Amino acid sequence: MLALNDIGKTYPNGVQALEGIGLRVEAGEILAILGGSGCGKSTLLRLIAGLDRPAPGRVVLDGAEVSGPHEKIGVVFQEPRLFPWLTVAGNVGFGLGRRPAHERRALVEEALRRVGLVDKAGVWPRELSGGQAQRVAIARALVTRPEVLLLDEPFSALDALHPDRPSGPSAACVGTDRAATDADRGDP
Ligand SMILES: Nc1ncnc2c1ncn2[C@@H]1O[C@H](COP(=O)(O)OP(=O)(O)OP(=O)(O)O)[C@@H](O)[C@H]1O
Repeated sequence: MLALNDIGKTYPNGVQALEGIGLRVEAGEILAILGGSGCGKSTLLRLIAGLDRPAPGRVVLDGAEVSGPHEKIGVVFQEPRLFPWLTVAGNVGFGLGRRPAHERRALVEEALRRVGLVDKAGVWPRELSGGQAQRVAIARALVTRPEVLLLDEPFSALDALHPDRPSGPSAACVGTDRAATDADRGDP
């Protein structure tokens, strides 16, 4: 479903963030990418999301090259990055494109219900807590019912289930509903 072939990325300042990365993710698969700070996890997710272009290499989704932001790909970053000039509902509905108003409203409400924030639809991002803002960002990524969901440590602003959990390498995930294989767990 998703394929990366010999991906590389060198930033204009000369930092080579990625070299020779290849991976395949099948429908229903979850892939977790682990690695130390600065090893290139966020860079890789930005390339998969079409927010930046690899060189060399290609990101291919369902047989077509990803060359820009894509409705089939939802992304949640470490920071919520909400648009301050749009309400919560406006932020969640931003990526829905040209759809009838009633359809937009229903999709936005469903996405907000999934993150428990239907009652915040009309408020501004500045009125939200950090965790609420991050849940809005998650709703925004889910609202288009993407085929690929990219999560760049998006739960760091939410309450930890285990506050005494030891800190480990940071993680990023791709996919939908199946456990990663051992081969998927190597550092990028
Ligand atoms: N816009 C940029 N311009 C130049 N260099 C960058 C840019 N973004 C990232 N880098 C560099 O690319 C490398 C990979 O960064 P990246 O953010 O992908 O790492 P990461 O694995 O996500 O790190 P962390 O776990 O700390 O978030 C780092 O050396 C970083 O300094």
